[in-house]
Amino acid sequence: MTLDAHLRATRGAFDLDLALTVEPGEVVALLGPNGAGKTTALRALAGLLPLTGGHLRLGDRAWDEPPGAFVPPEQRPIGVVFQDYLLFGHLSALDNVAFGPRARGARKADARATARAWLDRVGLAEHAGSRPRALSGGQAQRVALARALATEPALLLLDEPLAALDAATRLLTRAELGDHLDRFTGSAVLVTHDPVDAMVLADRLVILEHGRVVQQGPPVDVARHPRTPYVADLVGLNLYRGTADGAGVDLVDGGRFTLARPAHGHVLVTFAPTAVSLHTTRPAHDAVNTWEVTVTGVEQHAHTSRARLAGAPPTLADLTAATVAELRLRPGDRLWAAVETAETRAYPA
Ligand SMILES: Nc1ncnc2c1ncn2[C@@H]1O[C@H](COP(=O)(O)OP(=O)(O)OP(=O)(O)O)[C@@H](O)[C@H]1O
Repeated sequence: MTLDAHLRATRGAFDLDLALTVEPGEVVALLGPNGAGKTTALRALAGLLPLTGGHLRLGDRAWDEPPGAFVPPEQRPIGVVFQDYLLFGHLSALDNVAFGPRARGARKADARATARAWLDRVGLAEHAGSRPRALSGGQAQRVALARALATEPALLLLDEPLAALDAATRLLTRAELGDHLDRFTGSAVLVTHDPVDAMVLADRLVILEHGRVVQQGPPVDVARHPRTPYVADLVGLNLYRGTADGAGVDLVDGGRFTLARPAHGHVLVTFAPTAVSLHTTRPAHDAVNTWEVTVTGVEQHAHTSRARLAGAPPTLADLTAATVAELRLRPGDRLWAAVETAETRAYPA
């Protein structure tokens, strides 16, 4: 059954206006900066926040359609995995998972049999009797997932499901969650701040800013063609707006780039921070864009240093430790930035 929603809701001065369709078997990730409205959208889907307008339907059943239909949360076939799992501390893993089917009217023995099967599917059969505090973070996450799936929900809501895990556990748990989502035949909505979770787990990304969709599409498309500074930052690219006149583009932020392929009109231009090289004198090559920059900051990342550079345009450059040492990079240094034209990509704005 398809989830078909136009979520209009308000919380104080905030106003959400989100059109969202999720096909059966599809996983949609909702991404956005703090305060963009992701939690508000999840609450509206779950029925914890009634809509002020629009509609929310699953198949031909209206869940929320003001001023008419409203199906209360407990009557919606929904499974939820919260960031902190919200397992019942006084119940065993088995009874935590059995809780869902029980709450939906299953007989105790049947609910426990279902729960046992789900614990088995998430690889926790031998922990059925454990209380949540005896479980690791990754195990607790799997119990929470089993609990959400045990009711065979039509809609699965995942709210930052991996955020509480350390990096190593997160990698493994993400892969397992991906397998379960692949097999899940309902609609799934995942809220996350983590671009990797979204790219790996979702079929489609929906990016919210200020309660509105600013971009959506398959992860690969979004990663290649970001449309806002937030999305560019999320996928790790430099992004500029400008006006192209065939061979080149005049940038809104100042400066002009030569393009590898001709473009016309309002365009967005991207390149990766790794494509930027820094030089003490102006490099004199064809097919290279060069401009003067001032170093405003240098941050150490795992294997690279990221330099923030003011200029026309401002840019981010990822540099090796050798380059940073060679240039003795310090805030205030004036240098030349260079990017091969073949590394820049222009697409309609
Ligand atoms: N109970 C409330 N009363 C008034 N305003 C609220 C309430 N809860 C949230 N808001 C406002 O609604 C907006 C959206 O919040 P929401 O929690 O949906 O964003 P989010 O995208 O989930 O953010 P985060 O990534 O920080 O969790 C914010 O501007 C917030 O200040």
